[in-house]
Amino acid sequence: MHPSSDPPALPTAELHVHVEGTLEPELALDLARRNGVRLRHPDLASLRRAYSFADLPSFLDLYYELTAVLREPQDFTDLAEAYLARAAAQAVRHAEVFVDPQAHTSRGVPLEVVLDGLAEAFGTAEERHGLSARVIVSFLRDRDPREADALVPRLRPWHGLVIGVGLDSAEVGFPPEPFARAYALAADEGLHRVAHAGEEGPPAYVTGALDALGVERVDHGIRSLEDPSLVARLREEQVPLTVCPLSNVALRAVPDLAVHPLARMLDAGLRVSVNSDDPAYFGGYLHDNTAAVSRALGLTAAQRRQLAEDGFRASFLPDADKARHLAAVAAADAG
Ligand code: HPA
Ligand SMILES: [Zn+2]
Repeated sequence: MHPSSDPPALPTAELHVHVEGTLEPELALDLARRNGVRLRHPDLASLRRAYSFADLPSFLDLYYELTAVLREPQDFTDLAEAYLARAAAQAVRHAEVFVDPQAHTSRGVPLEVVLDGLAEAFGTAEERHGLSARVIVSFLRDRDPREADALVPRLRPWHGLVIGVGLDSAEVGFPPEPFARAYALAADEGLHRVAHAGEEGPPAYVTGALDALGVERVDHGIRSLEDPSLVARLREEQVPLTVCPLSNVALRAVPDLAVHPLARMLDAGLRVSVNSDDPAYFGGYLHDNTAAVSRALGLTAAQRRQLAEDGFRASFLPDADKARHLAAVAAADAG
């Protein structure tokens, strides 16, 4: 898949991937057939033509439309299993995977179906794929924040699998502050907190996620660069940012990989990692992102190693596991 000049994949932690965004068109059509769901795009050729986006909302239209094929626990298991196999093949060794329960409960698929289905695949990922996998439940920011408040206590049976909460979906016009209560409830439950901010929305949404939601990581955060005082704060507090290069180009947040802000973020001393976001939609899994952005920006071997290391450091793994993974990065880098 890659030119032979591409550097080998270092072991990585994937901190920003949406399980629904790993739904490859072939699997979507298989599940549609299995579940008797009629799609607007009945065959692979016509479905593939729909994978062209003007912005985040136009992508989300297709992303939510295709969730209709996910109905039974086995569908979520198959989806997660396909992701684990692809991620493992790209040297992902730990994944903290977003799921959007409201995208399913709002169309009549119970929470149990979603989380039990994912648990089936993730529970044995380590043995079968050499990759640990946990879930971050994301609230949809374009829905009533009270739905998020109500969702938090319902996650209790899956604590252990579910390690945190996030915030995603259409960003512009949906600032983080109304979700302060849901995040406070999640903190009380011992859950980690992250949020998408500064993907299409302004730097103020990043500040809001830090101050009103108490997030430990920021997803995307690329527009932070527009506010020098925010950049200074992110550097001083070493707030991890999960950057998704192919996503940013596919959704036209960035015109071209050659001008992707990752290089400026590294130069500014920010703690960043590379991630795939919605790999089935944006043209690549984690190492595909790293290889493409490295080539486009001319990243050095030291920078690629730092990205891999900072991914593990920013993960919610216990310290002993982080140390084990960091040693594996060092060993792979040494060659
Ligand atoms: O890239 C994204 N941004 C916001 N919400 C999302 N939900 C799935 N992917 C995304
Ligand atoms: Zn995302």
